[in-house]
Amino acid sequence: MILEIFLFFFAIFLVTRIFKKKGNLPPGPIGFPYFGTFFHTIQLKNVFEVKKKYGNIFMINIGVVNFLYICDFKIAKDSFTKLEFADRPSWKSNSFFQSEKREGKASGSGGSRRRLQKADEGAIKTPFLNKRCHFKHYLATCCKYEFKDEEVKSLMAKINEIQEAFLHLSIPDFFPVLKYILPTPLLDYITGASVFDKACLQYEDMVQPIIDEHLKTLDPNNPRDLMDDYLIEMKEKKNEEYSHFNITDLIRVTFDLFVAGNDTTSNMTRFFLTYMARFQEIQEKIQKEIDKVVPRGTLPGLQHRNELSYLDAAINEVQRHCSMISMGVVRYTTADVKVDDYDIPKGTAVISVAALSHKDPTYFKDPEVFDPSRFLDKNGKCIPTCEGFQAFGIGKRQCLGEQFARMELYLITAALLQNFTFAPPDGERQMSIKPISLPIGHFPRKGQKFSIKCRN
Ligand code: HEM
Repeated sequence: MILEIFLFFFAIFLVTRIFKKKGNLPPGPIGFPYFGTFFHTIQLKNVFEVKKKYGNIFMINIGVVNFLYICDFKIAKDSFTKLEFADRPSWKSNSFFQSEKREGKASGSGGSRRRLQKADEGAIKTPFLNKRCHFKHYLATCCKYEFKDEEVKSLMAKINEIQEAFLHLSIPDFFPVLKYILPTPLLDYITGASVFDKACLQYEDMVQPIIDEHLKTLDPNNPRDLMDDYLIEMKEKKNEEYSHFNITDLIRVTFDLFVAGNDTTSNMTRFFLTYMARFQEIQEKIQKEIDKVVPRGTLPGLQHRNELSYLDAAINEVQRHCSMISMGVVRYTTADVKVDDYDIPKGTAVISVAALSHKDPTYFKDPEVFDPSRFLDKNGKCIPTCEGFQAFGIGKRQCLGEQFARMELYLITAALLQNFTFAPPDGERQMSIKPISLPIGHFPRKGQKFSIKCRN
């Protein structure tokens, strides 16, 4: 009897869901009750299929969360430049990026974002750009470390531990019923929340002494790094009721810099080298450009950049072609909004599918062809961005480290190509540029081998 009652209500639920008038919501596939349409969108190739059926804007749900997918650059740009799209979801996986008074992932939209911007704009100078993660540590804390420094190694290991725990953390945000049917310790174990929380506390313990040291030696007239800059602002604003400057937030800003800025640049460098090994004639052209501009025995520097436009164009083209952050970083709507005449409710997770825009012939002629010259203007100068290009995101929450990342990529790749030539490993005729495709993005293949020849 109980089973029959359950089946009866379940049938009603199904029918109402299937025939429910959706108002003016975007179209989208009908999913399983409660579970939603997860499998339609977990892979980029599935998103492509759904787009073919429903068009450039469609909606799916995963558990209780609505996801809006935008597959056209112009629509995404129109939307993402509006304030209503400037939030990030407050899922568990984002919790370490957010302190109580901050608004969104990676950084809030207020003062701390402006301070980071200042750092990225070069207000903080450093002489050693060639060791990426160490540079970011320096940017944040002004400490100089040797490449194999144990403190840096353990800090990076902790960050990796936190990142690895991200994957399943948000399951209860999508399926909140699990919080009621499973005991908390079991749920925390399944989702990795206990490992995550512990690693976050350990990270805080590691950074706290560095902050204490900064507080002891702080000279408001002579800020040494981002941390000093932040502490000064925190002191200035301490009486403002709504100031979000506090030590917890500062710890999270340092975390932002490492997480958002470390793997991104290192993976992009690996992509770049893979493309060079595959497209050797393009590598040769870049090397010729470097040899013409940079005197022998000198490493390429920022003073040469204006003359190394083809290299900058090639970096852009690798970013476009590989679409590393293939589905962007999720935004969250802060109010009911319209997108292309559709009604989008407050609290919708929004994704702009960068990989589709990067291969859209409306914006890029012969999009499958790898051709750096599409980013050169008629005077041979690099065009940093164009319609359709969204490697660093769009609008209000566009990548805060973009200029910094571009500078890093330029300096690292210029130095490498000046001194080495990259080719497929011995015995392989052609380098594969096929990435590993995960729901969160494209990654260079693990353990990819190269043949590397030293240039005289
Ligand atoms: C090749 C390198 C990089 C790529 C492809 C990249 C890409 C992105 C993308 C797509 C976003 C989301 C933007 C949006 O929602 O519209 C983002 C956000 C962000 N990136 Fe990067 N990024 C890179 C390097 C860096 C570096 C080096 C830093 C810092 C030093 C950094 C800091 C950030 C921060 C703080 C955010 C969050 C901004 C916010 O939510 O307001 N990124 N990045």
